[in-house]
Amino acid sequence: MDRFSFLGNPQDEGLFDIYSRQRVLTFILLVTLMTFLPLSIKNFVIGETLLGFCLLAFELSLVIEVFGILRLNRNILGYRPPLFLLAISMVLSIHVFGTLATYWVFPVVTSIVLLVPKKMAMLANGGIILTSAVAALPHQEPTVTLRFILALLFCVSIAHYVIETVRKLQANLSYLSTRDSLTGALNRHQLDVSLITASEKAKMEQATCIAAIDIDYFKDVNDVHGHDVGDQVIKTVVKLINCHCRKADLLFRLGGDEFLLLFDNTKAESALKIMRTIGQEVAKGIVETCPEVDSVTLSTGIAESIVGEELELWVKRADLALYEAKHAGRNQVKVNDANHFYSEKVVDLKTSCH
Ligand SMILES: Nc1nc2c(ncn2[C@@H]2O[C@H](COP(=O)(O)OP(=O)(O)OP(=O)(O)O)[C@@H](O)[C@H]2O)c(=O)[nH]1
Repeated sequence: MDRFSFLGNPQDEGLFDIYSRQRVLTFILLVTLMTFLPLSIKNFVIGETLLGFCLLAFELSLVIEVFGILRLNRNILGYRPPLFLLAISMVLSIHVFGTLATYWVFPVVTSIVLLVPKKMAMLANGGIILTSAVAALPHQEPTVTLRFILALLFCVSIAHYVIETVRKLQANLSYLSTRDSLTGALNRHQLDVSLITASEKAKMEQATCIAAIDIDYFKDVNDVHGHDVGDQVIKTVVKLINCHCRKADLLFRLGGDEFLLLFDNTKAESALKIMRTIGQEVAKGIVETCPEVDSVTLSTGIAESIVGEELELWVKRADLALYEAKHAGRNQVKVNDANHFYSEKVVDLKTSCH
């Protein structure tokens, strides 16, 4: 089960990031305990044992779930058991206390919209509204129940609309803050976190590669054909790199005509083949998108991770391999393996392209 499902998934519909999620969960837990614990004790005291028990079970399930997320980094029960127990408690409470207890339904349905994934929130709220109305019917005029339902529907619709708008806004902001505006590649700020994750994986002997990529003589493209054509070349290069990578491979634009491709679980030999193909495709692809440009080639330096190696050194090895590729005449891919600091694995793309 997804550990973030309680407060939405940060990848798609999350309303809270990993840091605020912790605070929000703790806050929810405290408020719930402060509100429902006295209520459940009161119900035991006045003899409403079943209601007291349901409320207590709800609180307990919430404590277990929040503890699992915050301390153990995983779901123990999931959000469904607390949600179910809360819904049962609401309906039971209306059944016992009548109209007075219906006031609780408003904050509960609103909180559900905020905290639970969209589809589940709609389903749960639909069920709560319907069963609460049925439970309230014997205690009040049917017209009052109708007003109760309408007010709840109004409340839930507004909450859903606002949350959806905030989610979309948040997704846009998150995209803008992580991506390069020209190409859509990840920006430099995202690199550190991704490299640390890759380096952690490398420690577990899941070797992977990084490729430092640079467009050859890009300044000349700008000088001869203008900045707009230069932009078009950069966009085409990114598009072609993305076309030949898997979803899990991450492409970063470090600035200007420099890129870093972080492969997922890929050995140097495979990375070399992929980069060679990309080099060939770029040479062909640019002719189609920017016919005025004679030719565009890439120089690439690849370094495979080594268990125990410092992150900085890994990146530096890729940079050095790129430097070597440039100095060996550009339009080629160099692999830097640790045994031979400057590998001889050079593929000259000039011969394969023409
Ligand atoms: N069109 C365009 N040009 C850019 C952008 N960012 C940086 N540049 C230009 O990219 C060029 C990079 O040139 P250099 O770093 O000298 O590299 P180069 O000409 O490719 O030379 P080598 O890498 O040695 O082959 C500079 O002229 C920058 O002005 C951009 O977003 N769009």
